[in-house]
Amino acid sequence: MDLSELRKEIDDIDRDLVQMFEKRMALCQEVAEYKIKTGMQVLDRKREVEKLEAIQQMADSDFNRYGVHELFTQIMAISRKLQYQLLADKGVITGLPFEMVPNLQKSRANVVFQGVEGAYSHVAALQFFGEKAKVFHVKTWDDAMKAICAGTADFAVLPIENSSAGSVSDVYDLLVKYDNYIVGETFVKVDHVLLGLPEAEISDIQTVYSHPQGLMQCSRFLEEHRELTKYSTSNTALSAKRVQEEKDITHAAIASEMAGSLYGLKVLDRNIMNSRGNTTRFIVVASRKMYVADSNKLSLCFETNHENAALYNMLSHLTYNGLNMLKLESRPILGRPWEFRFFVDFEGNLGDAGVKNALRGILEEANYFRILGNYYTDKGKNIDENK
Ligand SMILES: O=C(O)C(=O)C[C@]1(C(=O)O)C=C[C@@H](O)C=C1
Repeated sequence: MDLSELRKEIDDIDRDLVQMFEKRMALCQEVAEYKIKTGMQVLDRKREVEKLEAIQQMADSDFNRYGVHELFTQIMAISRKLQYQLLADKGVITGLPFEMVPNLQKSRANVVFQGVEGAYSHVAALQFFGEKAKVFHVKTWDDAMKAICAGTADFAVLPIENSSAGSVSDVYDLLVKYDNYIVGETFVKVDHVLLGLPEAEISDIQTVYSHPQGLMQCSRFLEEHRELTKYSTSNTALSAKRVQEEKDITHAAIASEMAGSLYGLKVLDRNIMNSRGNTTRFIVVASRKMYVADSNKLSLCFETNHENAALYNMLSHLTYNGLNMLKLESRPILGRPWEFRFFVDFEGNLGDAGVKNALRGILEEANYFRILGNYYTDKGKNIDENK
């Protein structure tokens, strides 16, 4: 037999396979209609396990047993996706009661941030809500979350990610702890300087205060000045305040120039950061499940079984619906060592058909699932990376 004859036979088989696949999908569609009527779940793990075992029995070698297992795992996953599409089309999308609002009431908003005046969170709050916004500060990120739960603030502005130091893991955990939602985001350029008392010179400095992220973002500078003792504080601006209060010429802070001028400090050194385009992404959080009409980014959180391909299967709902994933983060689950909760950001709006399909699938197949928010992002277009 020559190659073209072999290929012709393969083509014939593939045609049959496609026809059989379409027949199978048509039956799955009927199954979906039955499930919608009876309120049954799409995913039936027991049926899938039994099917895979039965299919494997039919194959005649280990290689083919493995192959058909893979093939039918995918076929059933596609079948489930078709069924979720039907469910979403029929409006059977429970658990997603997000209210669409024309815009956020920014001008009358009461906004909370963590730290003290001059903190980057303060800058972020003014940038998002405008210079005239009513802002106040609390001691911890947890306090900021509590303030919106209690209604003393309408919005909280919290850092979630820095372009060089990475995710702010505590804030991810707080998004799970509290029933609050992301309604916006804003990017702030981080420009740390070394600040000391007006009479201090850089040669006087022995101790440097900053937030752990500030110390990390200036790690190369600190490595070159190993004689300096580093102390972590809960906020960069707080470290500037501390230098002002302690009145010790040997103390310095790594913070913004704005914090320096607020607390009467002198800039002892600039360009101390590892990377010039250092940016922090801040999220705006509210207690209401709402999203603005032009939202283009979603954040989810889910837990899966701790088993082979579990994460791959969850993410396949995004791929299959053509949704562009922007970020994947994981955090340990307390009490279950080495198991993780996943956080996913992707492009889309809750009104999009593809988003509804993907959410329906993840909602059914994850052990725990929450939409953390649907909001508008300009992807940090205001930031000039070269400055
Ligand atoms: O039998 C069902 O309940 C179906 O929905 C069909 C099917 C399949 O494709 O075989 C799909 C999803 C279920 O998890 C189990 C099986």
